[in-house]
Amino acid sequence: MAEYLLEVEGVSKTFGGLRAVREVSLAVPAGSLTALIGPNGAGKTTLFSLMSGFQRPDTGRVRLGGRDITGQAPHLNARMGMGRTFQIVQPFAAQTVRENIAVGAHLHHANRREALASATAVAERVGLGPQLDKPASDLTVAGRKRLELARALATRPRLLLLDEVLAGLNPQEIAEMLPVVRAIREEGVTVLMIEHVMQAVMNLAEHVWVLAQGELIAEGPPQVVTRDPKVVEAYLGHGTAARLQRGMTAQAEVQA
Ligand SMILES: Nc1ncnc2c1ncn2[C@@H]1O[C@H](COP(=O)(O)OP(=O)(O)OP(=O)(O)O)[C@@H](O)[C@H]1O
Repeated sequence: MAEYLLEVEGVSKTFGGLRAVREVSLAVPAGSLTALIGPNGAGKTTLFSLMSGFQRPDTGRVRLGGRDITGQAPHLNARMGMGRTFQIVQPFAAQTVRENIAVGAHLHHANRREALASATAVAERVGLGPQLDKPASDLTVAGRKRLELARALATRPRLLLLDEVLAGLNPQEIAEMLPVVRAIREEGVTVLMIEHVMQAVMNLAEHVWVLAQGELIAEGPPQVVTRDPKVVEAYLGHGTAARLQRGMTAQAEVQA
């Protein structure tokens, strides 16, 4: 297996006059749980779209498992093992949770019964077991986020791109979601997450890339990156940075 599951090299995207992503290069190690952070409009979701084939980069290359997939259609990337969730969750509201998840499972199961059985197993992994027969429209925001995760997991990804799966959740729901994300990685799926909930990033990610105005301005372990003056200036602000550092210290003391 390639040391890096996903490699992005000098990727750029311009919309009209706006340079949304500028010459970004990054490499995601196989088996890792990493994060992409940065202010609103920094280009994070656009970068996900360039990685997953929803948009084609103007320049640069994207490789998955060493193979060039630049501009390759999303369904082909899904077949090669790339799963993605979306910031705005749009389930098939009238269908049940099981049927919604089965849509993803159909990638590997032509047979409907098998797809539904596989959906049941995936639902258990994300804690949606008790909701399987409910219409998706009955789910809370937290339930919909889990459903979005399950639909992507059902495609059996090697690489999972998570776009703000914690957005809109309350602190307790976030705390309940962290072990779900951690378990996905422990099952061998490489996870790259876009996330604004910094406490979760500090908790989960082993490596972080920071985008601002389309450019990569820093990368490294979260406790290092959140001290970086460029990151504090462009994204965190001094108050949040200080709180995060205090949080890390408290956590280190608990673990010691
Ligand atoms: N299809 C598009 N056409 C024109 N402009 C776009 C398009 N997609 C994104 N943009 C612009 O590109 C910039 C980057 O947007 P993007 O959604 O990638 O940022 P982001 O970092 O994901 O932000 P957020 O954290 O708010 O989701 C923004 O200025 C956005 O308005």
